[in-house]
This record gives sequence, C-alpha cells and structure tokens, in this order.
Amino acid sequence: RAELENTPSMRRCDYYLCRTSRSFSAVIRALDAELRPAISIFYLVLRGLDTVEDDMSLDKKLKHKLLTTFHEKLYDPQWNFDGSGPNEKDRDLLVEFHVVTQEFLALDKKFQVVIADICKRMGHGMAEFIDKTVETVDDYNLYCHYVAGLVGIGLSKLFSASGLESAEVGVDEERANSMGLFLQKTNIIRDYLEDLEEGRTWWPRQVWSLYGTKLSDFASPDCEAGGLACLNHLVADALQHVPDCFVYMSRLRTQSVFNFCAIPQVMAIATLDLCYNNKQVLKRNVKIRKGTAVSLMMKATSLANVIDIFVSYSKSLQSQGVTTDPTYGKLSSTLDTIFKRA
Ligand SMILES: CC(C)(C)CN1C(=O)[C@@H](CC(=O)N[C@@H](CC(=O)O)C(=O)O)O[C@H](c2cccc3ccccc23)c2cc(Cl)ccc21
Repeated sequence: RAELENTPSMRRCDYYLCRTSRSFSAVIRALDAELRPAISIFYLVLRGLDTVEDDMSLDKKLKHKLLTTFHEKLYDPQWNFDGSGPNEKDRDLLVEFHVVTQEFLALDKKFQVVIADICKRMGHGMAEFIDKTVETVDDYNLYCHYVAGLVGIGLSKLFSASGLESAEVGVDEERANSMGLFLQKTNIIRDYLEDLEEGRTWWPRQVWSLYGTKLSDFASPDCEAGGLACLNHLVADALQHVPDCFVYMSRLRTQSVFNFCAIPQVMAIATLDLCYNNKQVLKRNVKIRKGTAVSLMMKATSLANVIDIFVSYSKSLQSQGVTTDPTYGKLSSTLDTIFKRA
C-alpha cells in the first residue's frame, strides 16, 4: 500500500481517508508523490468542514462561527471539536482533527495557502446558506459553487502548484467550477429523498414549483408525474456542464491526476442516466451497481475512453427522452452539443 508517509498522524489521516470513502481513497493514494499528501489533507479538511455544515443539531451561531473561522483552525495544531451531534458520520475526525492540522502544517506552503483560501471561501459560503434556502437557479448554482465548484478550483491550483499540471489548469476557474457543479448537481438529484427526510432541500424552488406545490409532494405516488418532470428538468440542467468538463479533462497530462478527476465524472454521468425519468429516485436512494462502478473506474483512464463513456450514456438518455417534458427540447439540444464536442 502506498501509505502517506509513516508518521503517527499521517497513519491516522490514512485511516480517516479510507473510512470516508473506500473506493475513492484508493484513487487518492494512487496520486503521484508530489500531490498525494496535499490532496489527502485537502480531502480530510473538506470532510471536516462538511461535517460541520451537515450537522443540523449545532446551535446556528456556533455553526456560523465554526464555518467562517475553520480556515484559521488549520494553523492551530491543538484544535479539535467534540461538539458534533452523536450520529454525525465523521464526528471523530473533528474530535481528532489535530492529526489533520499537524499534517497540513507539514505541507509545502504553496499548498497550504491554496487549501486555507478555499476553506475560507467555502466556510463563508456555507455560512451564507445556514438561513438562506435555494430559491432560484442562481442560488442553486451559487450553493454548488460553494460546496463543490470551489473544490475544483482548489484542486486545479494544487495540480498546477505541484508542477504536474499546467498553469492553465490552475487559472481556468470556470471549467474547474463546472467539474464540481456536475458532480454536486448529480448528488443533489440522486439524494432527493434522503435530503428531504433530513429536512434539507437543495432542489431550487424556481424549478420544482413548475411541477408541484411543495417539494415533498413528489414523494407521494399521486404527484409522481410532476416529480419525474422536475427530476428530468434538473438532469437536463446538470448536463449543461459536460462540455466544460471535457475541456478541463483534455488539459490533464499526468495519468494519476487524470484518473483522480475522470473517475468521479464517469460515475456521475452513469448516475444521471440511472436517475433520468426513474420514479425510484422519488422513493429510495438509487445507486449504480458496484459492478458498473468497478468497470467504469477501470475504463476511465484516457480522454478517448471517458468521452466514449459519456457518449454511450448520452445516447441512452436520448433514447429515454420524454418528449412531453417541458424541458425535452433543452435535454436534446444539450445532448447534441455533447455529441458535437465528443
Ligand atoms: C461534493 C464533492 C463532489 C466535492 C465531493 N467529492 C467527491 O465526490 C469526490 C469523489 C468521492 O468522494 N467519491 C465518493 C462518493 C461518495 O462518497 O459518495 C466515493 O465513495 O466514490 O470527487 C471530488 C473531485 C475529484 C476530482 C476532481 C474534482 C473536481 C471538482 C470537484 C470535485 C472533484 C472531490 C474531491 C475532493 Cl478533494 C473532495 C471531495 C470530492
């Protein structure tokens, strides 16, 4: 196993990395040595921030303070937080956060500044949405920018700073943002029911109000038609980011960086194809089959293969296209653009 370097705190970081996401932690560990520590720590710092944002049991004032000052905690090797709710998935990462901070402070300063800056911008963005709900499509794009677009912007700067990728990769914030929006919008579409049950509503009101009187309606069988039309609307919206993702991935030159970026992208297009016009999304949490995920991971190692995967799922979406949907026209024109850019 290509562990992170062998200090006790690095071993603990490796433990948390494997715990947060088994399959993806292998992809992180496969990164070239110049990038592995920086990306591993960035991933764990973001898990910590996400654990605070996800915690609905936290007092709002405390939550606001934590989110907006989290970037400063990165420079305090003693800081830990044991105030998370009992069932927060990664609460013990925060309880033992000093292991992340210690490894953060051991990183080259050029990586530290990127991670701290993204943390600051993301924390303030998450704090903005503590009381603000996602009303318009602009709110939707802004929220996804804060929680995922900024991750793409930060990763791109780390890739360039390491010298493994070009300066262009690090400066094109628009394309980096699209990489994040494509993943996050796919998660929000897929997690409709799970989020609804946890009192979180990320589907924008400006969209769902075209198809129902309240977002929770779509979970009941007699509002299924509206729910599907709304689901299909959001899938068409997410697909708009695909051309930017093709441009972004076409610029990558290091194999391990390409794999790291391409694997979540092909999982997302497969998930969108599974979700489209699928009433199960409104009833339970749908996920692509493990076997499909494994074959996608193995195939997503070249731009040609990635485009081939996107084209085949885009053809599937085209064949499932519901011509009576108000957004059918947008879906088919977006798919045509994807075929043209392929
Ligand atoms: C919200 C999110 C999409 C940004 C989460 N996010 C990702 O989804 C991971 C993938 C992941 O964690 N997969 C998990 C899925 C899960 O846990 O449900 C798995 O088990 O396979 O990938 C992203 C990620 C990877 C590569 C390039 C990116 C560019 C822009 C934005 C994010 C990018 C990620 C990179 C970093 Cl550094 C931090 C977080 C993420």
